[in-house]
Amino acid sequence: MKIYYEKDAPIDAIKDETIAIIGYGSQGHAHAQNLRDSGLKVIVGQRPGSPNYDLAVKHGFEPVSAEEAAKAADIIMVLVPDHVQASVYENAIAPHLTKGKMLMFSHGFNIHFGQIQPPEDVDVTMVAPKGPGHLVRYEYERGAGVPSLVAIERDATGRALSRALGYATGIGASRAGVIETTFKEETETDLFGEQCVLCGGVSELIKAGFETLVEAGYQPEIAYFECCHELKLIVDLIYEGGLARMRYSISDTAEYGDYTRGKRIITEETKKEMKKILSEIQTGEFAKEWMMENKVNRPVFNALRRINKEHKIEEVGEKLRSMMSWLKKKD
Ligand SMILES: NC(=O)C1=CN([C@@H]2O[C@H](COP(=O)(O)OP(=O)(O)OC[C@H]3O[C@@H](n4cnc5c(N)ncnc54)[C@H](OP(=O)(O)O)[C@@H]3O)[C@@H](O)[C@H]2O)C=CC1
Ligand SMILES: CC(=O)[C@](C)(O)C(=O)O
Repeated sequence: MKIYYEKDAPIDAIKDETIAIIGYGSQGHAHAQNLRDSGLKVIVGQRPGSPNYDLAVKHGFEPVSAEEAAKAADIIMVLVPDHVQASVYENAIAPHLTKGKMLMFSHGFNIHFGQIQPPEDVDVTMVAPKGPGHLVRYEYERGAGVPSLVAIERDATGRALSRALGYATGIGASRAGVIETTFKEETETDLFGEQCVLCGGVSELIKAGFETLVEAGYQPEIAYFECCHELKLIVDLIYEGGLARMRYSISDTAEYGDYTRGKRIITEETKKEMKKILSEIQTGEFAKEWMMENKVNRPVFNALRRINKEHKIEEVGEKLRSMMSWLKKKD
């Protein structure tokens, strides 16, 4: 495994290049500002009429259309949502993806599943922060960075890696470290992680714990504190020093319960289901389901988003959030 740091990733590799950030959202607003603060020339491609357009203007950019940005840039970073990248690419980027340019992504979905097929004479790379976009900006501003991944799908110029690493330094990622991977590995592991562990797995675990305590007659607020609020404190310990650090810091009582009851929650059945979900990712089944869901305007997504927003845990959490300012997300 190769990890690159700032010394391995000189920003000079792209100092004379113009970078188009297509989409000023969670990742886009961070990349654009960080790259500009790193002294690089940035053009924002953001459609008008949305809060993200207004935010880009507020941040001192003069947003243009995705097509204008792609035409003017040497490096084009695609930071619109995964399910619209193919249409934005075909309509606005492909016509201006001339020889020697570099097409970049922060998630490999559309390249890996063949939704976007760039010409042979351009570099195709990825710099994928392993964290939310707002953290990418926050960490950069405090002089740090979010650990990221770099992948080279196509090296048409012979400079793809140095260009991608220069970009990684531009967003602050190489301060923390950039691990080399492939589009396949990043795509499949990222989808697995967000479905089985980080988002999907954790959300269902939190809800199940909360519901169990509330249905047993305990106060919802106490259930929330135990199953959601305190999770951050435990994860912070794991982030600092792994499971060992967390287990060192918690009580022996908690540690004993961890070892003896945890495996009754995450059972062999759970792991069998994880393998099934991974298989659905690897075979493209999930990708097809997600792309089809968007083609019919997301009926399942919209219904589940609404059902989850109406879950009791959201009401309780909102009530408690006002008690703890530090829980507030960094805007
Ligand atoms: N969110 C994250 O933390 C992470 C995201 N990524 C990857 O980064 C990429 C961008 O994701 P993310 O930053 O979350 O995206 P967001 O949803 O936060 O932002 C998307 C941006 O694209 C614009 N947009 C949406 N639809 C269209 C369209 N049809 N045509 C033109 N512009 C459009 C939006 O503009 P408008 O305001 O007008 O809708 C918005 O500015 C994805 O590949 C994602 O997988 C990778 C790591 C982490
Ligand atoms: C933050 C991140 O990398 C995620 C959860 O995979 C995503 O938002 O795509």
